[in-house]
Amino acid sequence: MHTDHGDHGLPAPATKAGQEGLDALLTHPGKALIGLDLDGTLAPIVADPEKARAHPEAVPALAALAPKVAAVAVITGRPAEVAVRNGGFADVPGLEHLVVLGHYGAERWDARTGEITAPPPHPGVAGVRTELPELLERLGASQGTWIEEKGRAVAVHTRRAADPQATLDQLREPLTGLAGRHGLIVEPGRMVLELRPPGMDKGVALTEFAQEIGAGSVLYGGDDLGDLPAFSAVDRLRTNGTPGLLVCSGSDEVTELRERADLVVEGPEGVVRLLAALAQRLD
Ligand SMILES: O=P(O)(O)OC[C@H]1O[C@H](O[C@H]2O[C@H](CO)[C@@H](O)[C@H](O)[C@H]2O)[C@H](O)[C@@H](O)[C@@H]1O
Repeated sequence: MHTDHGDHGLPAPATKAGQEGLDALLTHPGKALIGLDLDGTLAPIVADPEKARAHPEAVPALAALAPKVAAVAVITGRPAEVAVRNGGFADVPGLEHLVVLGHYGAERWDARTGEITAPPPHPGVAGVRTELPELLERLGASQGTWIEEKGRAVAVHTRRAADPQATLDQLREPLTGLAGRHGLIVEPGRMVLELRPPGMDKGVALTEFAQEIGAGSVLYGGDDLGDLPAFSAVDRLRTNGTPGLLVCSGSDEVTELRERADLVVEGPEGVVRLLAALAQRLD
């Protein structure tokens, strides 16, 4: 939905609600919460998740913006420790109060302490971990399909398969069955099906953190299906009187967020440009 650029390179939201969210952020930045996804939003998508890194301008833009707003939270499906490493978020001047909510909010890393808090692991993950390789073999999953070990979850990636989408579609139902037998859920994403514990999502994580800091406005940016609960959380906050701005980091792989966003920017490059423009505007 949109991309006209106003002053300070700030794109204009395409919706009234989004414009109200942006106005609230600019008028009272000290009450604004900035929530951002990592992979596909702050970090460009690459074939090997271990090699994913934040866009080179992401940390500088965040470090310029964070001291001017109430809080910045990175809300990601990654384990918090991995997100902090891949993002390069530790020990950055300006990011002393950054919070990373990993595993869709189940884990929390605070830059202030450098510590991670997390609930006990879900017992079902061990069973899934054991059965998964044999199941993939039995299903004849295409070459290039591989399992990412995430500690509190396991993810099956198909990006490196000859036909990533067809392979994903083939695996969806059997993996949902396997997850269900062990009390887990399947979290679909960009060429990935993650088998993870239920009970937490990015919407819950964003809402709880907004309440914790008493946010007066919320900007949330994401690119993937796992970000939809956070979009819904912003919608609910808006209904209850807290202005919000929904930003989609656009890609060809996911269309759902594009349709619901107030502002669509072109991938992580567009996201960091937006963050830098906000920081500059708040100078
Ligand atoms: O919530 P996010 O920060 O967006 O994390 C979601 C998943 O991100 C990673 O996978 C995605 O990025 C990879 C690296 O660019 C890419 O290869 C893969 O196709 C994407 O789905 C991560 O590996 C997953 O564990 C996260 O759940």
